[in-house]
Amino acid sequence: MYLTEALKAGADVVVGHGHGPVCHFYDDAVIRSYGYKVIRSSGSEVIRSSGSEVIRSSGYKVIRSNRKTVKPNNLKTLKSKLQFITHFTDRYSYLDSAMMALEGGCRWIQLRMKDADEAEIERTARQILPECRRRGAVFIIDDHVELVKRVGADGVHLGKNDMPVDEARRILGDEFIIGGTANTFEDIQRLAAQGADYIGCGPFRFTTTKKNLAPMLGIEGYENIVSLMKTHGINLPIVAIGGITYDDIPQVMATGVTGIALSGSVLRADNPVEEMRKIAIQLRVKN
Ligand SMILES: Cc1ncc(COP(=O)(O)OP(=O)(O)O)c(N)n1
Ligand SMILES: Cc1nc(C(=O)O)sc1CCOP(=O)(O)O
Ligand SMILES: [Mg+2]
Repeated sequence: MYLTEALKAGADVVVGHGHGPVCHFYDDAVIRSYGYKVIRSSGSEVIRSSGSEVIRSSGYKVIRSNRKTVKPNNLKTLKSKLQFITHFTDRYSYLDSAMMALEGGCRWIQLRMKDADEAEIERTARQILPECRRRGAVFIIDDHVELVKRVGADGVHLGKNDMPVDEARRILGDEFIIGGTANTFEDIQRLAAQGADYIGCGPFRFTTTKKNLAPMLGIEGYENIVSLMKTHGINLPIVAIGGITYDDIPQVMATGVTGIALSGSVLRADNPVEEMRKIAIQLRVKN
């Protein structure tokens, strides 16, 4: 945060040539995540956007871009391939489930507590949030937009019966992740137009974790959706969800989706931490 503030404050100061001071500490991707674009003056990578304004000149040029501001954590999320969704079972509490997922190397946790009241969700969120922060994991909450803001989580996941994504965006602004649920390509078009940051697309197969499931997509469903997205130039991260197990991952990922979200297959394993570790390794999740 400090360096980003320094970058903004010093935007008009010409620092001459040589190494960009900020880039000693942050990589370009992080600087971009704050709404700037980086042009290396001597390197091969040149990134420009129309309407961009050059605001700093050095070994690097950092230019203000037109894109929305995204927190570094969020940027990481949007590249992330693995989301764990909390679930209460006979053996584990919601908190336990999140802790085991973190222990197993997952770095994107969604707190989903369908039958709990908001006070209970808030209490649990406030327990999980510092554990996520400590491990550099992203923390989002299912359904509860205002709660996300109140506890300072990283974002929210919204389905068809929840607050519309564009309304949530007005409340949360650009700094929070907003994910939306899709079952069809038309859902994805709508969510893209409303400004979703990523799509949870499912169900892959039947699952008891969610009631009132939409029709199952299977491998073919994802192939069709990914293909239509390419044809229509929609470039949003797609997280496959619904009954996904370790063994499914290679073929699900081969459809071109960005990542997977899961819950039950980890919690049903004899050793959920080891199951998550196996999955994180398979997806090459970085810690
Ligand atoms: C990653 C992800 N994808 C889909 C969902 C489902 O959201 P929704 O349709 O709102 O259903 P509930 O989870 O609220 O029962 C999700 N939570 N996460
Ligand atoms: C929360 C959720 N949403 C789904 C959808 O299809 O929108 S499927 C699902 C459950 C995901 O958990 P599991 O890995 O145990 O099936
Ligand atoms: Mg919901």
